Amino acid sequence: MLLRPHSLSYRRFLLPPYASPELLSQTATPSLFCSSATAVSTAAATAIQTSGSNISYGPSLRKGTLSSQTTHPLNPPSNSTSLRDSQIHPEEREEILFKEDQFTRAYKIAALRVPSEHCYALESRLRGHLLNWPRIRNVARVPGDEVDEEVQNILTIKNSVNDEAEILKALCRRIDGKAEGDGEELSPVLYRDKLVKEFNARGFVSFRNLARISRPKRKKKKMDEIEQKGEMSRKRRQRMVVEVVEVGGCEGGCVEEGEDFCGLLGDKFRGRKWRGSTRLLLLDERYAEKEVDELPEAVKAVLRGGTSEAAMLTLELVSCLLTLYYDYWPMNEVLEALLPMGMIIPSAFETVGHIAHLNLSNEHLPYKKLIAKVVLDKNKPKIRTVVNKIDAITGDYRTMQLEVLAGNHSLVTMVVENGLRFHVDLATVYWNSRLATERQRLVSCFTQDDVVCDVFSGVGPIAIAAAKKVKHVYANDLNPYAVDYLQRNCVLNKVERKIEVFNMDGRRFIDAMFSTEKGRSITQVVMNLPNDAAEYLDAFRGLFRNKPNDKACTLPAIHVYGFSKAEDPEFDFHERIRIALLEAAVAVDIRRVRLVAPGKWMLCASFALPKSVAFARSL
Ligand SMILES: C[S@@+](CC[C@H](N)C(=O)[O-])C[C@H]1O[C@@H](n2cnc3c(N)ncnc32)[C@H](O)[C@@H]1O
Repeated sequence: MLLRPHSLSYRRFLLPPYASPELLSQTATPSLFCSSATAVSTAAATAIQTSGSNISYGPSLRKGTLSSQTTHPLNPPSNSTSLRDSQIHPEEREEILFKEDQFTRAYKIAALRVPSEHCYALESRLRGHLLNWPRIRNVARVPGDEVDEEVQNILTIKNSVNDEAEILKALCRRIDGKAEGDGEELSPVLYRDKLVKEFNARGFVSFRNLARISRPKRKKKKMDEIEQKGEMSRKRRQRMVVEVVEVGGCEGGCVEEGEDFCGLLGDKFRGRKWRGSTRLLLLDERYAEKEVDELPEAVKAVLRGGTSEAAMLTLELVSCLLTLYYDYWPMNEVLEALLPMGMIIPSAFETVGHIAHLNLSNEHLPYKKLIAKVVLDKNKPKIRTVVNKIDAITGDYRTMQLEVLAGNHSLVTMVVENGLRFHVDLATVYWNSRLATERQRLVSCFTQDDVVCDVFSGVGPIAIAAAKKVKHVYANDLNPYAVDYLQRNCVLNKVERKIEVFNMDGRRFIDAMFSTEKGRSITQVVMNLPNDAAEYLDAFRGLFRNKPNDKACTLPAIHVYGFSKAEDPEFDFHERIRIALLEAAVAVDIRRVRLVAPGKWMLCASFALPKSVAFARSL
């Protein structure tokens, strides 16, 4: 797990809802976290300005404004109940995390409204003057910025007073359901039919009456509930929204009485001019709330020099509100805002299928659920469960003690490794995705004539990968659950005919394999149980003593894994191998696989089983 300290000073006041009483008593500032039960929204100010004078460039949780519904992490509402004061049951406190609304920020920015057909050309022309915030496109769309071509034709005939009357007439005919040209009124059914044919989905929505005709009637209350829920989930899912707040110096745009058709046709018909389809080019944050003459020459030049009549009509400077929601902020920024100052931010985790596997340190444990929720939220839908390792890998089966912190509680998942699929249950079997490259390297040494014996096979990542390449595989594991998954995985990867599966102790398995004729054919032995595999090597001593020691007899290559904390790990591991084999002269090729902990190496030793060991008379 990659860890890095964070530096935002405002976090000194933040505490998680379930912080220990000692921790709570050390702070004089109420927690930013409010339970759904205890949170009291501020009825007071509609917005809390939080921007500082020397705030860095780019989006930040320390900048922007909050809506009245939102509680800022820095400024919890004065009337909200502090968790320290409240009588919350410890179990309930565990469930209290944080409100996603706390991460909603609104920023005032300026934008150029430009004709949609010119927006990409203008975007590259204004490259150095655009917003350029991460994960935000410089070209934004707002509701009603698209116009049906046919409607546009009616509306952009000319811009004179007489033509305006024509435009109005044409529009009225359309809205009242009269056919073009003949002036005959259509029946409601024909009228609806006509509109459906003529308007695409976007245009269709603009005609509210038609939308009402099309929508089946529902009970109002139920509809409201659904709409509310829909709105909530939409808000939760959306990362950002751009709204135009001011056009030409007036909020919502200057529209003279009698000329506002937006009630009928939506925002696209506003004011005296018909704009046609438009897009917003979001300008650099420094240009927010600036007048046209305060803008740099490049932007002014664009505003002055529209490329066509339509462009001249459309180009304008508008004030916008850019709202960023919880979903916008990356995992590390959310955690930085939530965890106490100075705490290292857990910024990476291991994944096994749909499971994110954290390895939290002691200082993170009071915040484990909070961290897990953020990890889950920020990595959906790939990650559906977040677990934390609560103990070192122990026991014969090398399984991990895991605690589910967030998401669904299933630890059964499917992993894809080097193009192969493996079903794994992390609660009952061993799996380590970090060994994928090593397994691939090992299997790449095998040839199609090889017969492989995997003594500690687990759910089969080596055995199954080998089976795709070699002549035959014998795979064994002591753990009956692992053997069960191994068999399933053989079928899943269509190698069940090439693998024979065994469920016994490794030493017995080696003995059973080599005491029969099968042993003659085995060319490769894999022993991946780094904690003790070297000590199992004694099983090879004297294994061939009852067989003829002729030249035709080929002895297998052995690949054994081990850990070493020694200063010279290769020498240390070689020593262990020699002791187990009771043989001093063993030519071993040792390579370091990976550093599993500070100063602790995982190694792989490969060597041909010495004849002196295989045919030894003394055990
Ligand atoms: C480190 S895991 C390796 C599994 C597999 N090779 C892999 O890469 O995922 C070691 C495996 O050896 C099994 N094991 C432990 N002791 C054993 C024994 N005495 N005999 C056979 N298998 C054993 C465990 O159940 C575990 O699945």
